[in-house]
Amino acid sequence: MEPSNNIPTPCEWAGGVEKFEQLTDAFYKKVLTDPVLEPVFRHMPAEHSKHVAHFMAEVLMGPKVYSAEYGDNALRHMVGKHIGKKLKEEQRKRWAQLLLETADEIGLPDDPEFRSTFVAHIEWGTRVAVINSQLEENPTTSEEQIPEWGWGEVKGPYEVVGSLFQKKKE
Ligand code: HEM
Repeated sequence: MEPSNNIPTPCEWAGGVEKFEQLTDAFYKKVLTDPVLEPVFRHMPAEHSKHVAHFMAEVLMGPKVYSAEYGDNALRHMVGKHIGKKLKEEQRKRWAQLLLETADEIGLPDDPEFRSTFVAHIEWGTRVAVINSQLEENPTTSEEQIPEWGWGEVKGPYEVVGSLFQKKKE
């Protein structure tokens, strides 16, 4: 989606699709050395990390690269990858914690507004992944689109004016 009123999308603010590719590349390398997560991801294909980056960037209102790769079935395909995996809360928690640690290491923006938006998506997405992973059949239809995650209630990004945080001028 194009930015409106000069406010960048969360994806743009983060540094674009390439920044998410950098994030997931570093993240899945760590995953393979983690005792809780390695068994879950042992057989992931080489392209997995790029696909997750493209999905995240698209959710955060970036270019529709994941949709372009999978067409009308993009969301159904993504949900389908979690069906039947029987993920546990311990694995979800480690996944989220490791991702956020990696975000700091690769220098994903750490301003309160971006991180609030990003963490909100991660909290929501990881919990949905665990719920879907208990199912045996994919409930998603081809009509359902990948969700969009905007700036939300924090209405960011903000800039510091004097000692105050104020909404960026439009
Ligand atoms: C915000 C949270 C999450 C997002 C955005 C996400 C995204 C994705 C995407 C896009 C795929 C499909 C990749 C493709 O198209 O090839 C996928 C697959 C998968 N995800 Fe997730 N995921 C999330 C959470 C989790 C969690 C918490 C776990 C486990 C702890 C998990 C485990 C898996 C597994 C095992 C696959 C299949 C990998 C394979 O192809 O072998 N996901 N995920």
